[in-house]
Amino acid sequence: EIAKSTFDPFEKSIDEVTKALDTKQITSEELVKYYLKRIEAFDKQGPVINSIIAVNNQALETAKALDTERKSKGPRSKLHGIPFVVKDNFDVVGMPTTAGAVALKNENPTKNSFTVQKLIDAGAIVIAKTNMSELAASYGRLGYSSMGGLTINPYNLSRDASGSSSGSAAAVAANFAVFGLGTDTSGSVRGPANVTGLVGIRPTMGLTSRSGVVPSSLSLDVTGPLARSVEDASLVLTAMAGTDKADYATKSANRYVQDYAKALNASSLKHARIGVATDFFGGNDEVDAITNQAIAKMKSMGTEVVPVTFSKQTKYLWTPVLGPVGDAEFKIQFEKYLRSLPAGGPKTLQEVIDISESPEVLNSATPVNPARLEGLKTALAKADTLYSNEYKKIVKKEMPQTRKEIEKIMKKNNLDAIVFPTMACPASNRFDKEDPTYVCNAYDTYAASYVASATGFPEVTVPAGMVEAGVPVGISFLGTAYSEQTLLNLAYSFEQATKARTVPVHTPNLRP
Ligand SMILES: NC(=O)CC[C@H](N)C(=O)O
Repeated sequence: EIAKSTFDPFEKSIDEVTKALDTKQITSEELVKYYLKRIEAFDKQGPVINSIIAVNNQALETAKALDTERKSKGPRSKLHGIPFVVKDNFDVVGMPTTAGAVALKNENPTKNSFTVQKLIDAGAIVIAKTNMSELAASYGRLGYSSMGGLTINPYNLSRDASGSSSGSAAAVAANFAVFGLGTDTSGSVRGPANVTGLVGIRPTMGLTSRSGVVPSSLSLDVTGPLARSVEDASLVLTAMAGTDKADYATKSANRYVQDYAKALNASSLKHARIGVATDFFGGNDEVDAITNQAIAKMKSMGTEVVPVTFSKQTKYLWTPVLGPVGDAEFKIQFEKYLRSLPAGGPKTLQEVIDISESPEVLNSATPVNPARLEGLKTALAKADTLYSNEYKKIVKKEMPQTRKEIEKIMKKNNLDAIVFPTMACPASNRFDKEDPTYVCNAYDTYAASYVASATGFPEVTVPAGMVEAGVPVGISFLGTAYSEQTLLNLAYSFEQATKARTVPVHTPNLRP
């Protein structure tokens, strides 16, 4: 009664895979084997995408059990038996949570992170944990960690997969799994999705839990999905969102979460009003052209488009808001997380720094990025600023003020969303390579991402086109709190009209 596996999972959606499972064209066991084979062929060999830190050696057993359960009781949900990858800063029982840091390689959680548990309860299978910028901050080496080395962009091996959810993005783009989980503090889901032809969601702060995830800065951190389509990303968001007693921010989540995939409407651009954030253009001619083309497409579909501009502070939120908040919060929140884990690994930031600076790590093939190490020292030195008036002013006055500014612009112009290039420039050169074809005139290619981070508002990125270097470029839809459904509808409408995603050339279908 073994399935004949006439079904080819390459580039298939969750809905298509689920239907194939339901009609016995494939089993979950075969699906897991399929993805393991692709990981084997492309991740540490061939193009060496290097997106995976660890494969889950329980995945096959889990798949078999889920196949049996499907037969006897039917599927738990649309995610039953669907393999996914998890950024290595989410706790998954049976695998260490390294967050890319060699210093954390002995951290063995005894409880799954809330969002991973929700997906497991829905029947999804963790197939692997993915590489990331060390401790979720890139410091000039996007997608590099002492634990996993550098993740490469499957579209162009001279380019990076951005950061910090680089591994989840590259892995989903390369069809190493059906979908992936990432975290986003200041662009870490959106940037990697943008450069790997994926849909990435930064949900509203409070819609998805952060408990059981290595924190970077809890005023800014969220968890979110990466997928090859808006529909898949919507399905995953629905499954992972919800109130978690262990994350105070999510206390209202259950009131807001809905079946995002079910409500998707491909004609939503027909009657939409969109603001275009002109402040975030000008980094790269090709990116601007693709974004302008996308806007022209929306207009041709019936969307009304108005230009909008932001205050100077909102254009450059890193220095006044994101930087100081991150430095103030990291140490205390990170150490609280470390203490939640059983004995075995370091429990303080100082210990993590000491291990990172040990001769053993320094002389290894993948030493900690020196700038990342400096960042950890800065956070250690600035931990006291958490109690400063400056910090309080940012969190209590300036962040809400930014929120009001966006709400006001949206209300005044009667907007459904604000659109801009997700990143001002395309995927950058990998840090260890020169590529003269890469042009970026932006003050900060990630500047637009900081708006959602500082406001806690949601943003959805969706593929829009390709630049000459062969890497994808996406556009973003930003809205006010809990407007996920509106943003996903607009992104879906755009995606269905353009189908801009292409398959990465370096990780092709292995089947004839
Ligand atoms: N964790 C984050 O959101 C950081 C994003 C930033 N682009 C980085 O990679 O450093």
